[in-house]
Amino acid sequence: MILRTLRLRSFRAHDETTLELRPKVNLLHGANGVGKTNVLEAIHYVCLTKSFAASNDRYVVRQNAPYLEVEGLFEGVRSTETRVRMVYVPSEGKKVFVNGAPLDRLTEIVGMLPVVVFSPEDHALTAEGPSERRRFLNNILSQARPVYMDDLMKYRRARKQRNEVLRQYKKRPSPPPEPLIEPWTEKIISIGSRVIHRRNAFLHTFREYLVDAYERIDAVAEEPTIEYDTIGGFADGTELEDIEETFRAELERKRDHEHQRGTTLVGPQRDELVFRLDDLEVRRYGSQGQHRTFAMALKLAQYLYLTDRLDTQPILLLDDAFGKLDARRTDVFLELLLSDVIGQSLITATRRAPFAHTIDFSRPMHRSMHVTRVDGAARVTPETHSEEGDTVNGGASGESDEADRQAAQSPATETQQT
Ligand SMILES: Nc1ncnc2c1ncn2[C@@H]1O[C@H](COP(=O)(O)OP(=O)(O)OP(=O)(O)O)[C@@H](O)[C@H]1O
Repeated sequence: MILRTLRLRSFRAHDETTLELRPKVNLLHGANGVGKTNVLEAIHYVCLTKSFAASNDRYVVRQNAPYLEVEGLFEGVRSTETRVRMVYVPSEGKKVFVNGAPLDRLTEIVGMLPVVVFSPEDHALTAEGPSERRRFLNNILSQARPVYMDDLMKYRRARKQRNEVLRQYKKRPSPPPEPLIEPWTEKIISIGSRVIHRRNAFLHTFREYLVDAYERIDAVAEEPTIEYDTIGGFADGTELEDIEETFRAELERKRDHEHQRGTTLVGPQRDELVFRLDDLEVRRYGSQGQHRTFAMALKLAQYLYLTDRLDTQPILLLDDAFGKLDARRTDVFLELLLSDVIGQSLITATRRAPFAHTIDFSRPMHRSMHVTRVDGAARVTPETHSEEGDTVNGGASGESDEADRQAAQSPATETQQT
């Protein structure tokens, strides 16, 4: 799948920006805070209806603007070109239009335009709490199987209702009466078990993708594994009925505890993924390098998995992803971007130079763009090239060289961005 054109209106630092993209590597370079990441965020919005950075959509609307709009023209989604437009008005919410027709439910778009993000926040995947890992799991599974996302949302609603009942009885001497809690208990058992069943089956397949991805990044690789820590610790291939039975038994066992705490204590909301390299648990014992390689391998495995599952290559968004990589991993990654393994990618970076050594931006499949600020708004200028591959277009090339020169002189620039 290829994103041909992207248009942003009142999106963060962007007033009105249109980008023509190329099928392979698209580089957005410029100084800190000019609005490079905003472009990747906008692509994430149009593909998955939400940001990968902001938790509240209101902050994404350009200051003092009444609404935001992002439009993408995609090739290779269906047989013809697909135009997807997303509009967000703070007082009215979001609307998505596919080729002019509004979608009844926003989530219908998820999985149609697959996207994978690499960003400095990826270190949280291996280093921080379990919610980061569940989010990762949910992101892949939601893109791969729409029914999973439906179940996840139904489960959240049912658990919320059940928690409300438990909360009302928290201070009372006896737990909630059966007729009040039972319907919600049955709902969370049936839907929650389906979520666990899918996660279990997915991880069984995904482990192979992880091994493959890890080997591609690190030739001296230890063997990466993922252990699924859920209620009952199910073996691969566990039947749905067995999961339901364990779920019910655990809820029974925790009945008094749930009454005391006034909340649901059993279910996929407490799942954890344990990452290991051979027998070493990465979160507790991994070196900085191992954390980095593992997080990269997870994202690459996500990319490879979605490619196979959806039969199309996702768009790869690399937000400042090269800032902390050593030279060897940078080379490995750039080679991957140029290979058939990866389709279209968008990279943000403060400097163009490190990429220009490897990527020939004079070729029609790649594009280099310089991002600056003009009158307080972000401006994206595509760079054209001479036969020899030098940038030749007016102000942009001069500014770009200047940015490279400044960044090279100031070691702080490199460290600040990460
Ligand atoms: N709602 C908004 N309205 C206007 N400007 C905004 C809004 N939200 C963020 N910005 C501006 O967008 C800029 C950040 O853009 P972005 O994160 O894309 O930077 P960047 O070019 O990726 O920088 P870096 O290299 O530091 O990561 C900031 O200058 C910020 O003030």
